[in-house]
Amino acid sequence: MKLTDISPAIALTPLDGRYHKQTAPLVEYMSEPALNRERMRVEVEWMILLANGFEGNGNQTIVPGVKPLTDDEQAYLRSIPENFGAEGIAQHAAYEAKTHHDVKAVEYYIDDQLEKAADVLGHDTQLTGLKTLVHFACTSEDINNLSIARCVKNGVEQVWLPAAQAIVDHLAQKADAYRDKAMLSLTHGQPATPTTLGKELAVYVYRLNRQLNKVKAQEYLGKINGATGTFGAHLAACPDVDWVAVSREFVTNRMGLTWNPLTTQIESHDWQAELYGTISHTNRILHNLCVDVWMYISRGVFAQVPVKGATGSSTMPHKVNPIRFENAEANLEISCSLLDTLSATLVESRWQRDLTDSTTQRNIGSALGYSLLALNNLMGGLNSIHPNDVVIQAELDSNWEVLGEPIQTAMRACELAGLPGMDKPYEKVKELMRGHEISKDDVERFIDQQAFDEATAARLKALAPATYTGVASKLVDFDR
Ligand SMILES: O=C(O)C[C@H](Nc1ncnc2c1ncn2[C@@H]1O[C@H](COP(=O)(O)O)[C@@H](O)[C@H]1O)C(=O)O
Repeated sequence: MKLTDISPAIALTPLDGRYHKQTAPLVEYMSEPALNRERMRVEVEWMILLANGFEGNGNQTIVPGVKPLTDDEQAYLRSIPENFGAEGIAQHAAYEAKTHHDVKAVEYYIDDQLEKAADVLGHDTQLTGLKTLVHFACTSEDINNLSIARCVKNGVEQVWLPAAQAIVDHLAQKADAYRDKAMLSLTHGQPATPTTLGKELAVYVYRLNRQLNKVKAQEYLGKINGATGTFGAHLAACPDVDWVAVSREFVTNRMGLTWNPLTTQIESHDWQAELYGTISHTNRILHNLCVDVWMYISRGVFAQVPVKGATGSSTMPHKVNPIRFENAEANLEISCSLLDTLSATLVESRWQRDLTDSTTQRNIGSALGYSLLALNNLMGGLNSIHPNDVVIQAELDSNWEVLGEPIQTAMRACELAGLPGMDKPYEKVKELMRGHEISKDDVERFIDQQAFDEATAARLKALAPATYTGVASKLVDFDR
């Protein structure tokens, strides 16, 4: 049997196949039908504005000859995108097969619905004769840029951001819970000044929050100004209208976007580069987290809760593999590469327009989808780990040499305060600590051999790797 003969169609990409359940929430905003539905919303809102005006023009009809639309007529127009389902998708596709122009196909689809308006609203409705108002003075990009901005805004705000925020909230909870849990640090992979597990997670919370705040404050720009951004056709048709004001009203108040007054045919997509840059940066921070946690698991600092009935390795029965983190790592990389390509390429267009952005923008959903998939897996992974106190304590107990730093620093302070016999602190401690295995007794003996005052000696002797964590636990409070 040929796989291509199977219905419903088998997906080529994992986002719509194996991982469909996890990425499905984005379909509502980022799929092709979602874009066409949004295009219809833009087209009908434009008709309503042109027919009924707005506060700024005294609610006067903008295009002479068109009567204000009744509430029922407006509701009918708004029902067109809301009723766009499987049948509508097929109808639109049939028009596109003829026109080879996706936005023109949307226009014809709306025309069809206007023809049916009399069945619902009676023969008095002017909608059946309003086909020429559909897409009035618009170029396709007027409709596309507004639709895409609204799709992306919704996809980010309704789906991606909540998933990313859930990770940050989860990490913040863990940071709080483990704020006092001392842990050996490794710099360059070598034992170093201890920290706390909570503080290390709080570093991620802080980093991620900075990026998410940027995403939350992101501007989504839109334009509606005609074929080359001059309102040429608008003025030729209706010379007495303040089209700049109409355009600003539409983008700002009807579309809920930031008005871009100055464009070529296309909205310049700079906001998209900014947004994808921030999401890509967020992905990279999450990637860093995945790798860190993976290595903590490998070291034994985090233990994983085995899933009942699940297989770790097909051949080594003892294993619980950190596969959620590995999956997240890989999908973050794919998401970054797509986002980086989008950011880099969308900001360029030849003269007043080329169409390279069109097919490129069809991949925004995939770029966010891979990130969403990663967030999902990361959450699964984070939910399945807990600190392994035995390993954490054993690491601290077997690395007393990390106390070399506080002892030599205290010696410097004593020397600066005028205490005799405190010279060459770094060298003396290095002599004792470097390359040797150091025990608690070695450290105590060394402290006794120095001319510390009583209070300093007692303070240093009270230190252990597990208590040499500075104010790490308090620093966790800075993560929010
Ligand atoms: O308002 C216009 O259409 C003006 C026209 N520019 C265009 N602006 C927006 N869309 C256009 C344009 N041209 C084509 N198309 C249609 O875009 C679709 C491209 O398909 P794909 O490459 O799959 O993304 C595909 O459906 C194309 O038919 C111009 O001449 O400046």
